[in-house]
Amino acid sequence: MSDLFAPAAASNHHGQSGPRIHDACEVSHETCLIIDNGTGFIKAGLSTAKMEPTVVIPTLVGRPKPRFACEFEKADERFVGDAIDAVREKLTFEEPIVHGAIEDWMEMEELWSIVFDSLGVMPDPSAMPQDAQHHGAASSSPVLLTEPPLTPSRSSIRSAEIMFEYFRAPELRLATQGVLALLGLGKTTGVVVEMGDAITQVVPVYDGYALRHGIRRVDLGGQDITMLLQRALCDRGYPLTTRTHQLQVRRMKENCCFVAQCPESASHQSAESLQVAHELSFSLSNHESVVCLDHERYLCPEVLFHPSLIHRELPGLGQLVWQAIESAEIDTRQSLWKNIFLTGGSSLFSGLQERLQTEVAQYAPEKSSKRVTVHAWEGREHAVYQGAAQVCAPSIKALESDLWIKASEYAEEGPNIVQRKAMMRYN
Ligand SMILES: Nc1ncnc2c1ncn2[C@@H]1O[C@H](COP(=O)(O)OP(=O)(O)OP(=O)(O)O)[C@@H](O)[C@H]1O
Repeated sequence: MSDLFAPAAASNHHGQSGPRIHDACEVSHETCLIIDNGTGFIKAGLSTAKMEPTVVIPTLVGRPKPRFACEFEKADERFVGDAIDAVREKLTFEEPIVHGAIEDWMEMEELWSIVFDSLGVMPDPSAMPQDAQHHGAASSSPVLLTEPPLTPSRSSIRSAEIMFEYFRAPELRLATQGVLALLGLGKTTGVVVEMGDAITQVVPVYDGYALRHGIRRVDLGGQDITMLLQRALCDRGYPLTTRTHQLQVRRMKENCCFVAQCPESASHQSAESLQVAHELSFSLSNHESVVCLDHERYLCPEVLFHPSLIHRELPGLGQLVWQAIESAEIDTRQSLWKNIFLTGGSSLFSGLQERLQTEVAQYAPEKSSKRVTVHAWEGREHAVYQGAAQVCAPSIKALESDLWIKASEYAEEGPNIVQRKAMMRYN
């Protein structure tokens, strides 16, 4: 996934180095700010702009390593987005989201501040409290935040607290990523297989409602494949040990790895035949080495189907989908078998669609196995964002106004309202 920031870094009023305001767009009261919080990347934008996020930043905050602090203007300077690239080796990093769960709220607030600033979501002077200078950028736009399914309510409450009390959002909607992804594809019934950087979510949805008891969420995603590839290449003698190398290995994975239809027969192919067939190599940053990939190209993504390869006791992808469908009411299953949708960045591996279809068909009862259809539509990596943009459309927003929390309701009821609205999200 490309980082969409303009290369120039600017220092904003929070003292972070980051992107300049990007795609400046007039913010009207019809406009909602969408923030899709991913473990690897935050995808954000304004609902009235494109159907794709206009801001994509790694969910990372960099700070100077103590031994390099004197080289920076401020020892506590923070770096996000593309601003990281030039000084990556001199920084230490915090990852505020771990396996889909926000763990460092201060850093998360920093990243959200950057998103607000980057999208030019500016204070509405009439809504500004007297002591506004003690708060972050006040938002005159409703905010939609995405969450993975099965997010603990204490986390949703904390997000709401920050959005209302720090960013002064006039309205907030917390929405489940898997359900949004299906809406983003223009469907209301199906099984979403949302494959991200650190988690894989399988969410069965019927008539727009997530079937809560069928949801599966496992801590396995693109970063596991990147790490496995990095380790495999190190074992072959390539010194790919730093964070910069990790980034390069991630790109190698995105460009070279694929899902084999039959890993057993692929393993009988010679390394040379794989290399020759695909002839893929990447220069390292020092421009001295070339990395040639061969069997790693399909062996690393194989962990999606066999997590035991990295010593994880988790069901494989085919089994997860089967479990999710089998837990649905019997008369809804037929619609689900034929409507399995791949979404998320890690669903982009070539061969994944066909292999998943074969695996799920093997698990399905005989009479359903022929119906099993896995769809992998163009633009699926942004399906969650696209679904979020749809629910922010004024007509849908008005129709689903019950699911939005107004600032006045939050002020009156406090955190209880967050829990109450969360119950309404799954029928
Ligand atoms: N072409 C590609 N082929 C394979 N993987 C890819 C490709 N493009 C991006 N990815 C991977 O997708 C992942 C990021 O996807 P995404 O933005 O959906 O995850 P996230 O929302 O940050 O994470 P999560 O949903 O796990 O919290 C990264 O691991 C990235 O390497």
